[in-house]
Amino acid sequence: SSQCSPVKPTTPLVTFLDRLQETAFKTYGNSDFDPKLYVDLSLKFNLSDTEEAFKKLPRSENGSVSVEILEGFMGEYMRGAGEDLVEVVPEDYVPEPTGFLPKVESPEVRAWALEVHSLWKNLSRKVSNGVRDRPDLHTLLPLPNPVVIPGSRFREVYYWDSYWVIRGLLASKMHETAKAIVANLISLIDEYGYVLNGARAYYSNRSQPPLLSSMIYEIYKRTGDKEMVRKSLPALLKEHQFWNSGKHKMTIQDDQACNHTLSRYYAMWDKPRPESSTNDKESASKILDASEKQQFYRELASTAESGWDFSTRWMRNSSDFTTLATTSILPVDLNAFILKMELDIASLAKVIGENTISERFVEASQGRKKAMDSVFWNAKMGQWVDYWLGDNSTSCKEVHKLEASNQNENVFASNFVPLWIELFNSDASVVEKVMESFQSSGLLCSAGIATSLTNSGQQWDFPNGWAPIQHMIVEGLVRSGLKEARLMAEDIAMRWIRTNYAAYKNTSTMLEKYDVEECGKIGGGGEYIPQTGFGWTNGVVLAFLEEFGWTKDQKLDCQ
Ligand SMILES: OC[C@H]1O[C@H](O[C@H]2O[C@H](CO)[C@@H](O)[C@H](O)[C@H]2O)[C@H](O)[C@@H](O)[C@@H]1O
Repeated sequence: SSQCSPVKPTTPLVTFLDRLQETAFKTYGNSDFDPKLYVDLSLKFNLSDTEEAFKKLPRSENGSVSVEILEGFMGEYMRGAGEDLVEVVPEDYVPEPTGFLPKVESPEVRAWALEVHSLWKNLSRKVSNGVRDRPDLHTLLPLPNPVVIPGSRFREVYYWDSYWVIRGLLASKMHETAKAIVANLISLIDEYGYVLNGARAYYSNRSQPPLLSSMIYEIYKRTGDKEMVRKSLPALLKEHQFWNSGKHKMTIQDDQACNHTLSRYYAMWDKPRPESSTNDKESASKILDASEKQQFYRELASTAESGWDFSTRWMRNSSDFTTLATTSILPVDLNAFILKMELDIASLAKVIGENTISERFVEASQGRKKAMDSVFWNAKMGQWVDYWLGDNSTSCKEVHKLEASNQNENVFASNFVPLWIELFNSDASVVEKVMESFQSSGLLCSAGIATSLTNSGQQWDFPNGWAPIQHMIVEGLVRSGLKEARLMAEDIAMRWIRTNYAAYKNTSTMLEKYDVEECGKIGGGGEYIPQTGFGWTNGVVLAFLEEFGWTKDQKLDCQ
């Protein structure tokens, strides 16, 4: 039933741009083709007039049109991707903020950090008036405040990226820009009931790792802004409900008949992702059964909701992409994020005197902590691991029996994400055990933490390292307060900073991901070429330098 497998309808504009994308793919062919470009275009005229003209284009048998005719059509009817955003300099940006990175003593590192800081200017935009006047002509959503984008092909705001963007903005003392990002995300909750994957109409069928409460918590810590907390609380409650209801919610019953409520990723979509439609159709081409194909499309979109798109982490068979089964997995990091959301709501509600809400969320966090201990903790490995629901997880079955053998014992960086959460990092014996496990896991490489141990060619696998992963593990270690944990954290942060710096010196850019096998090497794999900019990478470098500083005689070059 539709209740069992919800689908959120898309807009007529997205459907049209999807068709344009397909025609362009047939016209230009595979090499250098980025499908996202076409769903980011906007219209110059009404959709019906544009569609009419598009239908009349002379086509060959396979549906392609000549390059000349397609380009003529695009020039006449379409505006370029990114033209609906206007570059702005954030009002709170200054070239050298007072009190910027006080622990950085090295002039070389300070100069580089200021260059990274200045990149906020390159990544700042506001939605053009055209989008507000005629939203029907744009897939870009009319967010009320200025935005900070990740960069390159990612021309719009992304949900979980924004957390690390904000961490960097806070190091850059740009508190107002950070608050504006939060207000934008809250406006999405007001409109849709959840924060979208990104601020585009085609992202409205899913969310992304839920870190809004973490953003608000960090901003509150620095600014003490209770008004912001007061305005945010209703949205946070709504978001908590989104992740704990419908298909996102799962119940696991343990041996003592105790029910544990946990969450999973589950997109409201069962067709190709519009931004990657041509790729998804190609990946699904070998699946002949219509309902299996539909399920595969849902798995693709649900994996995009996880932020880890794509990885062997979500595949039943690591060499067969069509075995993607994200909706059959209870992900350890998602539940760590929701546990953090519960802890954050409890403390933010208390700040503004909402004591009943606060107590309710303390209780919710205790329940989830217990669930995480029962379902995810693997004492033998000293890691928290994903839990697979078994083959019948796509049915509407409400309660699943806990089976220890359903834990996925493969090593992923996500197995260490719970360390980021206070209820875990405050337990010294757990931290010591997890540190030992991490040290021998094979994930820690010369230039940072790898995403997994499997080199599959997917971007969320070995040898790629991603800024958010480095940051959560490092910060978790620091927050434990243990001396050896801090030393380990500092060592990881230094490896990461050095590789970011070396790549910056070579390419003059900050990158979306790096290859952790070699200092200065950029990452690769996946469905698009490596992107530069780059919001969360810049944020993590600034946050690391804020935490650890850099002495005058510490070397910055690759060691
Ligand atoms: O276009 C393909 C996919 O791109 C996005 O995912 C990647 O970039 C995001 C922005 O930096 C990041 O949040 C995500 O973790 C990356 O894997 C997008 O989020 C996907 O939905 C999209 O299909």
